Order: sequence, then C-alpha cells, then structure tokens
Amino acid sequence: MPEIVLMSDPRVSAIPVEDRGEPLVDLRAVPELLLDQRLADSEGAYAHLRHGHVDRLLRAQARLPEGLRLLIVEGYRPLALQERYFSAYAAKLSDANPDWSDEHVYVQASRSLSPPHIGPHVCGAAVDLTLCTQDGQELDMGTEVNASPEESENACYTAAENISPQARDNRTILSEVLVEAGFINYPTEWWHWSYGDRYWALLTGAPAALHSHLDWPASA
Ligand SMILES: C[C@@H](N)C(=O)N[C@H](C)C(=O)O
Ligand SMILES: [Zn+2]
Repeated sequence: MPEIVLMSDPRVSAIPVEDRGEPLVDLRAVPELLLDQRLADSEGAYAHLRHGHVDRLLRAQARLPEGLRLLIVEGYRPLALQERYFSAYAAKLSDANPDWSDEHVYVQASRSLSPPHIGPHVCGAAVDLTLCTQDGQELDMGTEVNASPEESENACYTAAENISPQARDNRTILSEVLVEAGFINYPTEWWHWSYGDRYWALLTGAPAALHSHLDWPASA
C-alpha cells in the first residue's frame, strides 16, 4: 500500500491558503443530487458545498453506470462541530490506550477526523458520499459511511482488502468517477472526497489551497 499522508502531517498544515471567495451553495436546491438525512442539521449546514463542487459532482454522477447515483451524506461542517468530533474521538482513543502520548493520540485521531484548523469540511471543500440506486438503496461499500478504523477492522481504508469483491467493485466505481471529476480521496475513508483544501493541494501539487475556513451561517 502506498504511504498514507494523514491529516495531522505537518506538510498539510504548511500549505498556504489563497481563498477564492467562492460562495457556498445549498445542495437542497440542486434536484439532481440526492441528500441523505442521517447527519442533517436544522439549519442545513451539512447540505452546503463550495459552488464549483456542484458541477464536479454532477459530472461524476453522469459518468456512473446506468441506474446508480451519488448519495451525499455531509458537506460543510461548522468549526465547532469539527472540534467536538475531533476531541470526542481523541478522548475515546486516549481512554482505550492510556499508554499513548498526547501526540500519538492526535495522529491516530487524524485517521478519522481532521484536526479542526485544517479541516476540509470546515472550508466547504470536502464531501462524504456513497453510491445508491435510483430509488435510494445504498450499495454495499464494505463498511458504513463514517465507520472508524476500530469498528471496521480498518475496512474503512479505501484500499482495504478485507471487504467483499462486490464492495471492492463499488468502491472502484465511486473512485473512478470522483477522481475524473478532480476530487481527491482521504485514503483512510472511502467516502471522503475533497477539492481545493490543503490536503488536495498537497496531493495534487497545487501551490495553495483555494478555500479557507468559513463561519456558519455563511453568506450562502
Ligand atoms: C467524519 C469523517 N467523515 C471525516 O470527515 N473525516 C475527515 C478526515 C475530516 O474530519 O475532515
Ligand atoms: Zn469527510
């Protein structure tokens, strides 16, 4: 397996950000894209993404085999929520592994959650998504969206081998259309894709990230 750069890697936070001022768009107003409700918040933050992502997602969806579509689970995530998610997971890891240093806990937590200050969801640049049929039945992807390494025996890693051939094929279908549309994947999570954030810049060689952190409510 090629080296996985974790979100906690100092090379990620060292990437400069040159924000383009691209607005957030509410995907609830884009009927071609199907939104899942499992992480829906009352203000609809989860349904927002940077403007350019809409065309990228539509382009990816158009390339799917007939009968399949994207199912969007979460886009924009307010900073306070990212902080809550990160510190709760770090605390859980620390409790389960009392011999781990704080630094090791930080790195291990970043397998599943971005340190808040570099979080791509916080910039409206990342989207968690899966595949479903036209009538919304989710495909077998080997794990649930947002399964942790602990609960999935690392099957959440995109290249994991401990999944069925069918789930492997489904991950390949998802990856191919999203890569073609310009997204990059976080290799510890088959469902997490982004464009224009620091992690994207590091992996693509772009000189800077295109989107900085956004407060919510934003001028969407
Ligand atoms: C919570 C999980 N789906 C996720 O989004 N993880 C990434 C690494 C993040 O927090 O940015
Ligand atoms: Zn994500």
